Amino acid sequence: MLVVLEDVSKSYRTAEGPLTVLQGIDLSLDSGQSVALTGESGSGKSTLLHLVAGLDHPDHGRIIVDGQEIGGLDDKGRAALRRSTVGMVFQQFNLIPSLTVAANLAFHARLAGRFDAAWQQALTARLGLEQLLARYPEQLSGGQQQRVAIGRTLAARPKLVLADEPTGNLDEATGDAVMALMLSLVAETGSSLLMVTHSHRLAGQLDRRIHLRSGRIDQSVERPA
Ligand SMILES: Nc1ncnc2c1ncn2[C@@H]1O[C@H](COP(=O)(O)OP(=O)(O)OP(=O)(O)O)[C@@H](O)[C@H]1O
Repeated sequence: MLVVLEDVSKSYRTAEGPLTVLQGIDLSLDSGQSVALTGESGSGKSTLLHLVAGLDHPDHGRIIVDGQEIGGLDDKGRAALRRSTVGMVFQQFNLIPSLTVAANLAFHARLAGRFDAAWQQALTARLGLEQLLARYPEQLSGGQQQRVAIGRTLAARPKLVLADEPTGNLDEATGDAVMALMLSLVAETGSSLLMVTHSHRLAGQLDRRIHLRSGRIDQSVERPA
């Protein structure tokens, strides 16, 4: 198993008192498997993704990513695990404004020590970015920026891709095209994918769909073979 969550709970301190967001979550993700995380607004989807990324700590339970228990790692260890194993794609594209498209695409792969010119070139072509390599992020449309963000993540060949509403900022036609590309590239890379989405249609394209309700897994459905 690439990712295992055992009895994970998380609450936040708020002005109105503690708010329990996740309760007793058990979840596992195989290598190469894709899982959609659905649930209404506030059901804890982004919180769960942040915990798996090691960007926040659970109050209770264990999270194991690629054989390493995140709770046993210090900040440096979690950053190293993210760099080596995890790629993230968010609704806000989070590109580096001062770098060209080409440099943005190479950024994570270089950080991870896995820059591969041939793979980057293949990704650039598949994502239709060849004519845009010398531009800066502000000179791109939203769909183009998201394609760069996806390319940047996959250039590093992460074992695990975490995606939070990756096409939520795009119109439906652009979002669908970008998502189709992302799913086929994730499959080619052999990465596992854990993706938050509000779209049942997108969720249906992944291997499994997990629905959160009131901080618990309410439904877990495998896609029919
Ligand atoms: N840092 C925080 N401090 C306090 N409360 C928080 C914090 N982060 C999130 N929450 C609360 O936790 C709950 C779950 O938030 P989360 O972002 O995980 O939900 P979500 O399912 O991703 O929602 P959405 O679909 O709207 O993005 C919400 O009620 C939110 O207000």
